[in-house]
Amino acid sequence: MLELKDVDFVRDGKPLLSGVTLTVGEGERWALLGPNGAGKSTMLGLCGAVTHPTRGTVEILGRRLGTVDIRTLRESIGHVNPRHPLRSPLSIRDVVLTGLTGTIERMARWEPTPAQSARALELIDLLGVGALADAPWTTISQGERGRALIARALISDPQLMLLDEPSTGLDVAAREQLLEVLDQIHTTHPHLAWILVTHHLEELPTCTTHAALIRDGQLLAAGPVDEVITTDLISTTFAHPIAITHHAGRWTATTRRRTQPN
Ligand SMILES: Nc1ncnc2c1ncn2[C@@H]1O[C@H](COP(=O)(O)OP(=O)(O)OP(=O)(O)O)[C@@H](O)[C@H]1O
Repeated sequence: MLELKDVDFVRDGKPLLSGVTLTVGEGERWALLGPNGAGKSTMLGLCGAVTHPTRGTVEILGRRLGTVDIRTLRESIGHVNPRHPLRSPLSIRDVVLTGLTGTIERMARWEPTPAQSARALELIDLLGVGALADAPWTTISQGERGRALIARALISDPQLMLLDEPSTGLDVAAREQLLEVLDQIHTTHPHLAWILVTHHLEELPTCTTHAALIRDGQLLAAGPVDEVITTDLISTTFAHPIAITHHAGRWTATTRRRTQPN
């Protein structure tokens, strides 16, 4: 699905990513974790064919960045950005359909086929916002928007989905509903691979299979989730003594208290 090899990314003379190597296989659901400014969004930009590496190679769905039309490539990638820059009162149904045109607004003179309209409604239902299909974007809640954006990403049947902090601004119930939806998508779309960026371990769905830890533009660890989300590796990544617990498929992080000397 995705292969980054020895990737460096430099902006304004500043190395934002250094020597990043990562392979994401079909159906793998990755978490990308790291502190503020570590380079997570920069990495997602490369994975989504939004930017090009300064050095190294990025292959997305078997096609190498720099040698293919990136617009075509982007059509196979579902990008979920909770800061979706839509300002007009499009209905949820229309927002989902913009996933087919890769635009923020409805494209002038573009009409969905009956099958595309039906698929949009199916996905809106799957995401649990069926009752709001005709509600305007400007009045729906942050949680409802998040679910609409996942439906928007799924409508083009992507092989790869990128979720940039999808729980941002959600209350605990909305977050839990979103995580349930992601677990459900894992069963309805078993071949779909994704990378979910978050700062918070509590925001990882139980179906997460792999994790990558990034700090100062370098990957500190990447692999099966149980080998990577550990007390030691997470503490090193966030430069803080953190204890990890894993219960009923979910992770929590708390400060590890040092034992007091006698
Ligand atoms: N165009 C740019 N030019 C120079 N520096 C940049 C540019 N874009 C981002 N940066 C810097 O690159 C570093 C990584 O940014 P990035 O947004 O990828 O981090 P992040 O891990 O997503 O952070 P956060 O968790 O705070 O969202 C930051 O120090 C940021 O200030």
